[in-house]
Amino acid sequence: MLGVSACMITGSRQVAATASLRSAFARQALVGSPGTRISERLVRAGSSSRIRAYSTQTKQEAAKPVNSGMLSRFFSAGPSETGSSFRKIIALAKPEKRPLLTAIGLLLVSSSVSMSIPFTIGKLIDFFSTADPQIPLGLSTWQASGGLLVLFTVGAAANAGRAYLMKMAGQRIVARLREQAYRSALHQEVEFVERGEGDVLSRLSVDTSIVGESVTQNLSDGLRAVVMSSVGLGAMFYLSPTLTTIMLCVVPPVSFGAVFYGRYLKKLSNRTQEAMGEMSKHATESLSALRTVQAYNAQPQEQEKFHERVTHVLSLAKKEAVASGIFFGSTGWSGNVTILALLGFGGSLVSQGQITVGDLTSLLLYTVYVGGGLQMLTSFFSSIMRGIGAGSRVFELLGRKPAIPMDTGIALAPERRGAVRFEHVGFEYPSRKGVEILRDFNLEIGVGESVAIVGTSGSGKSSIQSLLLRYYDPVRGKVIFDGQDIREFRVDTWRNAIGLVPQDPILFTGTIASNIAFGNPTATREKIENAAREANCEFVWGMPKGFDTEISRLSLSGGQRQRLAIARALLKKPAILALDEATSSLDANSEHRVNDAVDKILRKRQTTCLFVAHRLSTIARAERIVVLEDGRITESGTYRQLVNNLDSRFRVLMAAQLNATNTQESATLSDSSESALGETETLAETEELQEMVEPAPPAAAKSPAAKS
Ligand SMILES: Nc1ncnc2c1ncn2[C@@H]1O[C@H](COP(=O)(O)OP(=O)(O)OP(=O)(O)O)[C@@H](O)[C@H]1O
Repeated sequence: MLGVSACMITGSRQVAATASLRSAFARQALVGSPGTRISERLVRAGSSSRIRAYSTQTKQEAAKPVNSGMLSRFFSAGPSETGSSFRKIIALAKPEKRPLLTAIGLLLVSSSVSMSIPFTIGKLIDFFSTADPQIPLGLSTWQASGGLLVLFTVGAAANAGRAYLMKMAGQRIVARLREQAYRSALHQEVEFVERGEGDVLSRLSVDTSIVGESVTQNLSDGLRAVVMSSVGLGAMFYLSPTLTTIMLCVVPPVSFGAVFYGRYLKKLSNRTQEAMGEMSKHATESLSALRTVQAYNAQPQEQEKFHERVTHVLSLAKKEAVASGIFFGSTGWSGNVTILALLGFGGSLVSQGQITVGDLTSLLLYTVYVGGGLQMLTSFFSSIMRGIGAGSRVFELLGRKPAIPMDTGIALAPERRGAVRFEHVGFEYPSRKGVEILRDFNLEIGVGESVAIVGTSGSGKSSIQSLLLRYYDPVRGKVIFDGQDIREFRVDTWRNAIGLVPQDPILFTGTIASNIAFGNPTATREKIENAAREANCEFVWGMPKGFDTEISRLSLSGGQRQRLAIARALLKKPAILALDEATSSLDANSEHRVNDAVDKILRKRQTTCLFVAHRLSTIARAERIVVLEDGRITESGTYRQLVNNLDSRFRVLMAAQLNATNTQESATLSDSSESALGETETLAETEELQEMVEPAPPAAAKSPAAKS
């Protein structure tokens, strides 16, 4: 019983300690500064765009919490898949055949040495308890001791070699597995990773470690256990078949217990991993939105939610601790009782002269070895089960076919140009089936033409860009490029044709140059600088380290980030430029520099441009404006045409924006000391908007496009 409670206490304490550490970590992180490295790293881990997108009110309803049902929909693993997980785990060890076989050889050597110890001790006892001791082979005591020392040293060296080879093979397997899992995650459709992200991360880190451990460390322990138990049993039969048979009576019940325990553990392990996934997903979400959490003093709330998840993990771990406590306690107890029985019965055999004291001692020692071996076998079995549980989660990710496969279709030539056409497109998000975002959406953009999509927030503007980039495929209709459905192209070659400037450009750890050359690692410095020049990134030249400045050392404004993103897009020499304008207002100078960069693209390049536009100054730059309402285009025309049509929806939209701008501007102008240029430009834009809203004769209207 002592064993049971000790094990349970140790297990629960460890679990509780881990849980409280986790909570403390989360608490610490939530009260820390929003600029801490943790949040940065988490944001860079790719979570930011989704989380930020959903933090706006209109998208809140879309961000339904990911529950296990949703995850199991993604991972539709059947029992047969889980069953084959064991074979896959073994297959993982195949490339490590050589080191593993060597390790097994070394294991046999070290085990043979250690298994000879009980026998030697027995013989020594008999030797010293005889009146005229004779060492076999006529060796002196020193020679015999020296021989044994050499033997033990060889055994120890073999053990060291085995431990090293097994550990390294395990680490290489984990490394391979992680790379494969990461590769698979990178190639999945964005929806899958974005909505199940925490879970993917835990599969990548925790599950892969468990699998690696189970194929090597445990495999090694398991093999050692097999050698210990079988050699020990053989030696015992040799010494006394009767006593050995008594000892064997406890094996069947212990083995049954081990099987049940292993199965229970496997189930539990799956549930624990799911719970850990939920936990890390929650932490990722709140830590990457730390600014919002702190602004609303929502730390206690977030802490409470995290506490619930940690408690769930804790309760599952407690179940595991109870099961292992009962199991290991009872096996320990039965082992001790067996030794007691052997001692009693064996003692009577010694007194009858049927076996020597030395043989009984060897037998008892072998019993301890065999008992230890069997216990090791049990933990080997349970960790293999845990490995299978974790393995099935990793293999599900590895084997998952992305909804938008990367490697099928024809390669699109980089120099190919053509019109882009959305033809009767209907679209709904996979997570919100039945909610139509686009319905019978039709739009054609000619080669080199620029089109700005305007519409209220949540009308589906960004979704159009998502379809263009094939983050999703339409539910109905098609998107056509140069007369061909874009689904016919290999996704990577198609995406190569598009330069994306997202709403909130993400910059990755590295230098400014590496960020501009993102996805284009072989680009020369000259090309990078040219792209930066075209995108008006003059601020880079002003930095002491220029293009070699580390992004982490900078605090870039929204406009500077967007210009870097434009440079990144231009470096690709794209056929299509998809620019999703920042919704947050840029200062007037930044806005001017961004628009100037856009102008250059429009003037110089034969690039088709699709803007998701919010600011009038950008909208007016486009050759054509389309108004998106109720999932389809309700108006289309040049800026002039739409402005001059007094009943146009465009005017209504812009008037609404004017109201918003006026409120914002009055706050900005009274609060801050803008630059002279900033004030002039902002006021000019406001005047222009006012002009539009107040009906004005066409001749009086002045075009900002003409201005630039
Ligand atoms: N990944 C997603 N899953 C489910 N629904 C989504 C997803 N992304 C966007 N939506 C929903 O689709 C609708 C259209 O969103 P979209 O981002 O395309 O609008 P938008 O016009 O670009 O908005 P904004 O101007 O605010 O950026 C919204 O109701 C939004 O909540």
